[in-house]
Amino acid sequence: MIDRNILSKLSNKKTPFYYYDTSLLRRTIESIKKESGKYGYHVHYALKANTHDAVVKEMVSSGFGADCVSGNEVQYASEMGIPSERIAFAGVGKTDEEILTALRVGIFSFNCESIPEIEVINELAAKEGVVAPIAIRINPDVDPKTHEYITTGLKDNKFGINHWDFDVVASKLKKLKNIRLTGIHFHVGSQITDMSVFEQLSLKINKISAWFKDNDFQLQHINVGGGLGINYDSPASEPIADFAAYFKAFHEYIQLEEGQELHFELGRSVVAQCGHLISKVLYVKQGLETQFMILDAGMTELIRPALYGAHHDISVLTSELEEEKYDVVGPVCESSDVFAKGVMLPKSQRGDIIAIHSSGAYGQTMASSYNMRDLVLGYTTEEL
Ligand SMILES: Cc1ncc(COP(=O)(O)O)c(C=O)c1O
Ligand SMILES: N[C@@H](CCCC[NH3+])C(=O)O
Repeated sequence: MIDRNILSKLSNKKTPFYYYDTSLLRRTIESIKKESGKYGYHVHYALKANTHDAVVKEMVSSGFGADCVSGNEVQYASEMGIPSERIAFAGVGKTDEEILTALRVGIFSFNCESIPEIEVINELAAKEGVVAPIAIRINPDVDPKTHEYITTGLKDNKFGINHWDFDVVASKLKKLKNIRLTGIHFHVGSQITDMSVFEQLSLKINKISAWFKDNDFQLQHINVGGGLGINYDSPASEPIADFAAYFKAFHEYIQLEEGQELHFELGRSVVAQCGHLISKVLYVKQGLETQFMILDAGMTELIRPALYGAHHDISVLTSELEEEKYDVVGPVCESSDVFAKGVMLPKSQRGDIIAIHSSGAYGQTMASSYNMRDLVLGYTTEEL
């Protein structure tokens, strides 16, 4: 999974850090372009997954748009060279300042999540003397069959506007002069591996877009969000997600009007597998029933195991000794600062180098400096 030829380069860097395999990232992007291109679909990269500059530059040169969730992400996408007509801005709590940033950048779509938000965007757009293009983010009540914490499209989730508010939204849209409805937006959750979820979503979307048509709204685009999952259990056997099956699921079930565009916002499936958190063993300590492998990386660098109980494969890059059982833990003063419990790994000692795989998405971007730890850095293959 990690090319052993770069081991000496990895060993020379101060740990912990993220390593991004540029070759895998490029092959993943090529697969997305090829499979989405078959149907003329538009892909936006969800910046929240990874904003390492060199990674984002790959997205820029691939021609992807950007899905943003803060004013800073909108500003960053624009500064990195993503054309404003390919920048979308979602989020349930957009501040006035963030809305103004996006209005001034001139983004392609505010994905609006509530009626009061639509009113505020209209008001601020009027002050700026512009008309803001908006899409309504709709909560379709589709179960993504994923972790409860990353489920976003069920009727009691905070995201999106529910169908019982459609009539109110429609009458507002017809009255407010400084917004223009251009599309509808969905995002039902993340790490979705069951393709039938996308089929169900498509069927719901067909009903919802028919409602908009019946109410005299012409939708230029439908945005189905992101959510495609990756193989955390066996990353080596499936380094690139099945984009062919993913785009085909939508192509088979979604009905588009003549000239209507279908947009996607992929995050995890683009960057997760190319990223590895590289760490060193600080100490091996005998516990009551197991031995602890104490790393210099912890939940401050990769919070997913502590937050969701997420599994990430772990390799020892510098030992091929017989395997022993370990609890792999970080140095942070929290009992949940555990990467894995009871895993079999080659016998290791202080100084051995460890890779925590599939961590290119929601790894570095969710890092913190809790305990006054240094904020973790990242390097692509070329930057090592
Ligand atoms: C609105 C929106 N779009 C896109 C994404 C990207 O999702 P994923 O990384 O699962 O592809 C997210 C995050 O879940 C999101 O909230
Ligand atoms: N941060 C989450 C996904 C949330 C995606 C953003 N809506 C994860 O690591 O899996």
